[in-house]
Amino acid sequence: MLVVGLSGGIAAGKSTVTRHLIGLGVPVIDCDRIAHDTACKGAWGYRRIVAAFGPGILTETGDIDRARLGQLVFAEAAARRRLNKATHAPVAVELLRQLLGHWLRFRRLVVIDMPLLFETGTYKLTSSNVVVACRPELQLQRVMLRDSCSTADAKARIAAQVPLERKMQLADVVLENDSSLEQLQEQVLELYDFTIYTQLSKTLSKVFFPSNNAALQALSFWGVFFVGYISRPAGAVLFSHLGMTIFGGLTPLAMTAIQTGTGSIFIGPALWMVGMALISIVSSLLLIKCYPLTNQRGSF
Ligand SMILES: CC(C)(COP(=O)(O)OP(=O)(O)OC[C@H]1O[C@@H](n2cnc3c(N)ncnc32)[C@H](O)[C@@H]1O)[C@@H](O)C(=O)NCCC(=O)NCCS
Ligand SMILES: Nc1ncnc2c1ncn2[C@@H]1O[C@H](COP(=O)(O)OP(=O)(O)OP(=O)(O)O)[C@@H](O)[C@H]1O
Repeated sequence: MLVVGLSGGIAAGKSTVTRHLIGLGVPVIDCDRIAHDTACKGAWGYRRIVAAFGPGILTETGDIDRARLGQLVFAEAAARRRLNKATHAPVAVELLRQLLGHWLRFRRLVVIDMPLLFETGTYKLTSSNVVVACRPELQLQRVMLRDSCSTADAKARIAAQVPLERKMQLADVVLENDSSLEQLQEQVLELYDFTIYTQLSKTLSKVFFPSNNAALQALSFWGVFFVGYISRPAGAVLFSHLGMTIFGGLTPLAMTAIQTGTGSIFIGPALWMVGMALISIVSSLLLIKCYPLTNQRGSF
């Protein structure tokens, strides 16, 4: 099972990425949710937090006063360490329980959305790690807006975690969330495509390129991927030029539909009819199919 850690700076956009992943059908374990659930009245985490901070941390109804606890722990490192000591074990146990559940259901891919992925060292245990990042001034703005807090409070919240720059250095993939929500979604989709393709590479290369020569098989498989990959930026250059200058928006859209449709229709029969020559045919068809796509999706 591929276990991918997802983290980033506070309010950089992890939950937004998580929503896109769930939309794609990817199982995601949400550690913020686990932290909240394990701190519900009577739960193990709740008892540990009350033992660490005393009954003064409770509301009139006996629940943990999260706003107050947040103020305490984001203002003072010692209080934060006390909270971490109280919460990390219950969060870790529930995380492991959920991971086991996915493993028993034969999941191939699970994402762990974990704000403290790097602080807790969990990133060393995952298969790979993705960090969602944005410019510092944007991050500050997003924290203030979302948590309705002052600049000083927002800065304290940001400073409570490993610096975003360091997280980016430790990550295998960085999703830049400096622009629109659509562009973030676009990056998530590409990463998902890439992950699925690489995960299935062994199976797909055997099915589509049967050969006794493993090197040739791998080369064919990645060659096709490469063609699909480079055709997008190439198509973006040509089609955005055509869209903005010669034809206007609609004609390139029609050309895109015709080209991608033609590519898709002929890939199927080509796979059945031709032997190893198939590689060049599939590559050419992919080129035709993907070439105009980026322009319409506005990426890369
Ligand atoms: C500090 C608490 C009370 C603040 O609650 P609040 O509802 O205001 O915020 P919320 O839980 O939605 O967290 C918002 C963000 O704060 C950051 N954050 C939370 N806890 C911590 C922490 N101990 N250290 C640094 N950053 C933290 C994360 O980026 C998180 O996504 C709460 O986050 C909490 O109980 N934290 C401890 C549990 C924990 O470690 N959570 C992270 C799961 S890995
Ligand atoms: N590209 C974007 N454009 C505009 N707003 C955005 C963008 N990405 C995220 N946001 C907003 O920024 C806020 C923080 O995003 P999100 O909740 O996804 O961050 P997070 O990393 O999960 O935060 P935390 O770890 O603190 O819970 C949200 O209000 C979200 O709607």
